[in-house]
Amino acid sequence: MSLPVVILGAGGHARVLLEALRSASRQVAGIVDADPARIGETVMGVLVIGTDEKVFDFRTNEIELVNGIGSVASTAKRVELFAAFKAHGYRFATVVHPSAVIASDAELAEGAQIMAGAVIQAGASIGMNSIVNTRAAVDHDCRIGAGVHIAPGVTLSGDVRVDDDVHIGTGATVIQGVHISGKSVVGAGSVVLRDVPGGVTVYGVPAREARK
Ligand SMILES: CC(=O)SCCNC(=O)CCNC(=O)[C@H](O)C(C)(C)COP(=O)(O)OP(=O)(O)OC[C@H]1O[C@@H](n2cnc3c(N)ncnc32)[C@H](O)[C@@H]1OP(=O)(O)O
Repeated sequence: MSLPVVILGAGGHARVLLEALRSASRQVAGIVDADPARIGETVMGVLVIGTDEKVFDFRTNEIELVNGIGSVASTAKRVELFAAFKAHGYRFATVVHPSAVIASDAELAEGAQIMAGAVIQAGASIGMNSIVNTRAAVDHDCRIGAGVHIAPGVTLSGDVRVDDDVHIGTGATVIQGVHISGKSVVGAGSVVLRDVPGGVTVYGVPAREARK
């Protein structure tokens, strides 16, 4: 039997997760949010039970956590929150919407979130705390690091390597074999034809580094 989950954050990404968790018949014990003003609200029928500290009312073996913080570029906030609760011994649930198609030999690490309509092909691996968002496609043998956000509708061709803490914007396309290094951001709609160094923002067709 799966443990009940507590969702961190009460925003839009959390609502998408709630839908996925319900579709997968996962019990949700409550939502916590950094904003105390939200305590007592209900989100799709689930109560906001407290601020983040409320998690400590639960023992680490009683619940799993779900990272409900989204990202539109830097994934730093999600990454920090994940690390903070891991340091306290909590485990994060891996969330898979039942409409996602996942190859039998694909690997999903702790806290990976695979949203509705996503496709993960043979030999691909998704790292800890990474999101493969709505209708994104991760093709064969891609290796996705930890704390990565692959936004809705992204297409990663075969053998793409994405290092930790990268954001790949909505609808971007990456050709086969490209390596995107850590903490970089790929703009929405970009077409990435060459390797991307770490810590930069690229966008456009073809994608080029943004002027500083
Ligand atoms: C479910 C969800 O909602 S998940 C969230 C998904 N959202 C995303 O993936 C958003 C991804 N973010 C982007 O694409 C952003 O535009 C970024 C991060 C690439 C750049 O953001 P900023 O640094 O704020 O850039 P800013 O908006 O100031 O634009 C600077 C210039 O770059 C251009 N530009 C920005 N993004 C892009 C892009 N994706 N493609 C082409 N040009 C772009 C702008 O038009 C502007 O050009 P100008 O100076 O000639 O007017």
